[in-house]
Amino acid sequence: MSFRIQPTPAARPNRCQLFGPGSRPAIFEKMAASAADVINLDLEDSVAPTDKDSARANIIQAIGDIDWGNKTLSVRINGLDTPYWYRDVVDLLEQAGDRIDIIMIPKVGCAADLYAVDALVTAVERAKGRSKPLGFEVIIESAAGISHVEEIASATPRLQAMSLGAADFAASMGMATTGIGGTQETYYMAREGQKYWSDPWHWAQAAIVAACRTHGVLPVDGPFGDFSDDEGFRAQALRSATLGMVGKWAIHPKQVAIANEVFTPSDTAVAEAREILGAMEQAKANGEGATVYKGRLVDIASIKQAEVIVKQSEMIAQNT
Ligand SMILES: CC(C)(COP(=O)(O)OP(=O)(O)OC[C@H]1O[C@@H](n2cnc3c(N)ncnc32)[C@H](O)[C@@H]1OP(=O)(O)O)[C@@H](O)C(=O)NCCC(=O)NCCSC(=O)C[C@H](O)C(=O)O
Ligand SMILES: [Mg+2]
Repeated sequence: MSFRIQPTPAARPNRCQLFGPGSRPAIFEKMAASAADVINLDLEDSVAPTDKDSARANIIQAIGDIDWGNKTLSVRINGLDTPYWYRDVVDLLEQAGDRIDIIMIPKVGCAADLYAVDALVTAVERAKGRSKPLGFEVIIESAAGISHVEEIASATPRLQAMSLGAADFAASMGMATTGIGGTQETYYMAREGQKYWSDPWHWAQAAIVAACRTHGVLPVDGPFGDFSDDEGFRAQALRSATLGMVGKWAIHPKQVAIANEVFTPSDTAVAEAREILGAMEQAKANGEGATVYKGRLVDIASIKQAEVIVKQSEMIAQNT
């Protein structure tokens, strides 16, 4: 381990973030009643420019009126290249009360973007005497965002989570696809007449996970656009979980249960992790740093791997 200890991210479940447009208040109660850990009310790209003001008003009203239970409540503001974002921040902080937990900042390209939002948020919080500091989450969804991912992850102590936004990311990178996440038909290796599909999102996800883990931020996989494809959603979520991400967005309620299932360590995985911890306790008692569990090597690093699974399972059980 380096002299610098890896910080622990926020200890809250983030298995599924359910999105809904701020211009569609009829679904807000359904979002609140869902099993998602995080609710993202959207002011950005799912809201038409002509509806920005009314969507903002809808969200402010709903934050106060609806019982959001113990969910993390987040509002996605507009991007810093728009004329809307400062009004989003000021109105939410001045009018929505303390129930809002987080704002999501889209299309972040560098640490200075977060510095600007932090300065505005801090000023409004001080002016209003807000008791609970507002958290931030960001979306990495541009070439600049992925190029500066580590400085973004360390930009402000307000930052709790970072997502990959596959749609804008693909556009910014000039990727030849209109698909939002998942397998891309044209991204394959060919051998002996067979196609072997590869994962074009993998490297960006890995970069996000590394930056997040370095700085104590929750890494999250973003949207999977084809909500009729449960199998594709599950496969994408499983890959993300295997890489170290803690959850995934849902852009339709039917995706929530799959995300919750994939990002909750299974009973089998937890039981195995506990057995590894037990085997290593025994090894330690015998003065050994390594032993054999089910025919394979386990050692001191295995303790840390097993603890990730056990701790995640305990944290979810305590908070849901
Ligand atoms: C995708 C949708 C537009 C589909 O809506 P709809 O046509 O109403 O779907 P259904 O008829 O299948 O709905 C079935 C029931 O579920 C309710 N419903 C629908 N959506 C939601 C929701 N998000 N939360 C809760 N409940 C919902 C319907 O009212 C039906 O209820 P009932 O009649 O009682 O049975 C819609 O799902 C939607 O708007 N989704 C969210 C879109 C969104 O927020 N997009 C932004 C995030 S993705 C993004 O921005 C890209 C990213 O930034 C990137 O760059 O990658
Ligand atoms: Mg986007």
